[in-house]
Formats: sequence, C-alpha cells, structure tokens
Amino acid sequence: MSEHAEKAPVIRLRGIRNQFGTQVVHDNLDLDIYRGEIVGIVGGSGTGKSVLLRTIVGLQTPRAGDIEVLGVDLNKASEEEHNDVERRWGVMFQDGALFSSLTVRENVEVPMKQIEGLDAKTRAALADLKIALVGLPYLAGDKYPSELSGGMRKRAGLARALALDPDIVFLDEPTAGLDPIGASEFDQLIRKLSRSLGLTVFLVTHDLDTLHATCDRIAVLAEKKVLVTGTMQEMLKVDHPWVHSYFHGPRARAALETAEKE
Ligand SMILES: Nc1ncnc2c1ncn2[C@@H]1O[C@H](COP(=O)(O)OP(=O)(O)OP(=O)(O)O)[C@@H](O)[C@H]1O
Repeated sequence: MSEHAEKAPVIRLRGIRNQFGTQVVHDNLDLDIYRGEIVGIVGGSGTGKSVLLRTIVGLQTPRAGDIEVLGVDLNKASEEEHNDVERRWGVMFQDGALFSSLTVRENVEVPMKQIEGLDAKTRAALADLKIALVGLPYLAGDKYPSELSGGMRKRAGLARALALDPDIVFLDEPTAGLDPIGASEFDQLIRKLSRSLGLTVFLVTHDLDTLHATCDRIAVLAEKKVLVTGTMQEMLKVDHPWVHSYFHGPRARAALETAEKE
C-alpha cells in the first residue's frame, strides 16, 4: 500500500479531457496531490502542463472530467463554494504576471481586496509581510515591476500568490529565465515556504535541478495523461522512452551530480 493510500488528496483529478479543435491534449487524465507535498509536473513541450494548471484553477474548462480541490467538487460547487476554494490557492504565472502600472506592494494587495473589512493600512502591512517572506528587500514594495530584475519579479509574483495565505500554490515554470544561482535560490525558497507554511505546491517545470532540489514527487505528462508519478528515484527506473531519456540524459546526470554534492 502506498504511503498516500489512506489520505484524502487536496487535488483530485479524474478523467480530465482537454481539447482544442481536433487536438486532444488530455484524455482520461487522473492525478492525486496530497497536503504539504511539492509535486513537479514534467513532460515534453506541448504535453499540456500549463493547460493542466489552468484547468485546475478554472481558467480552462475541460471537455470532461472531475476536479476536486480541498474536498470541493468544482463541477458541482455553488458560486460561493467556488469563491471560497479559490481564496485558498495562489497562482504564480511564468513571468510573474504582475500589473505593470502597480507597485509591488499594490500588486500583492490585489487579491486582498476581496476580503471585506480589511483597511488600506492593514492591507499594506500584510503585503509588506509577504514581500519580506519571499526574501525581497523592504524597498522593493515601492518599485514597479519594470524596475526589478527577473528574479525579483518572480519573487514578487510569489508574494502575490501567497497574499491570502493559501493552502496550495500553483507555479508555472518558476525558474525559467533565471540564472543558475537565482534558480537555485528560488528552489530553496519554495522548499522552505512549503515546509514552514505547510503549503502544497503544484509546480510545472522543465528544470531538472528544481526537481532534485525541491520536489517530493514528480508527475510525468505523456500520451495525453499522467503517465507515471513517483519520487526521483522511482523515475530513474521507469521504462518509457521519453521518461528514460529525460531522467537519464546528460542534463539529468549533471543535475543528479549537483544534487549529490549539496
Ligand atoms: N487556448 C488555446 N487554444 C488552442 N490551443 C491551445 C490553447 N492553450 C494551449 N493550447 C495547445 O495545447 C497544447 C498544450 O499546451 P501547454 O501550454 O499546456 O503545453 P506545455 O506542456 O505547458 O508546453 P511547454 O513545455 O512548451 O510550455 C499545445 O499544443 C498548445 O498549442
């Protein structure tokens, strides 16, 4: 019996089908994600990693299937239940997806505006707390996204995703475009936040270093579904052409050597 067999998943997908015109991206896709774990979603380009993330957070309507998040069946949920569950997750898109006309602090405050009775001063103080939590200097709060480095923008995007103290964060390629040191720092930040806040992390990535450094489990998208899930050690034993070449290729070996040194 697996260690998860008796726990209820915080994200439970069954029979998901996504299709654009005649292009079927997901067909009968199932996935379970458990509380507090960091799951890396990998797969070749175009296998539908981002579409899957968008499907769970309601930005893409699947043709078929059930999506349950934090015990709420999103197909059957009332608007109120939907809103409640949406407040319990945060999303960080690839480039941070910040509003360019707002400062970092104002960006982080955006989700907080849904909370009734929260005055402007408290909101700003809470935003500053999130900004500090992701390791940005205090002064970053007054800056506009264009005044930040790529790494700082990603941290700002993460601060906004954490604005409402979510149970789950969805990260779409968080280390893409970062230099190796910045990427490694971001990996450590995600791990630290997940462990200290008990966050569940759904992490779409191509970055093998991130998988080694950060993820508890990996889910591989291939053949229109989640082909296999497991730890990095388990991935190394999977007998499937894409999985084998991904986890045994030269980049994978380099990432493994780096992980073993740390
Ligand atoms: N809104 C859309 N309309 C039409 N096709 C779409 C749409 N969104 C995604 N697709 C298609 O769905 C497929 C999966 O896209 P997705 O962005 O999820 O891939 P991915 O696995 O995240 O890829 P990558 O690793 O390159 O980022 C692609 O073929 C893409 O062109």
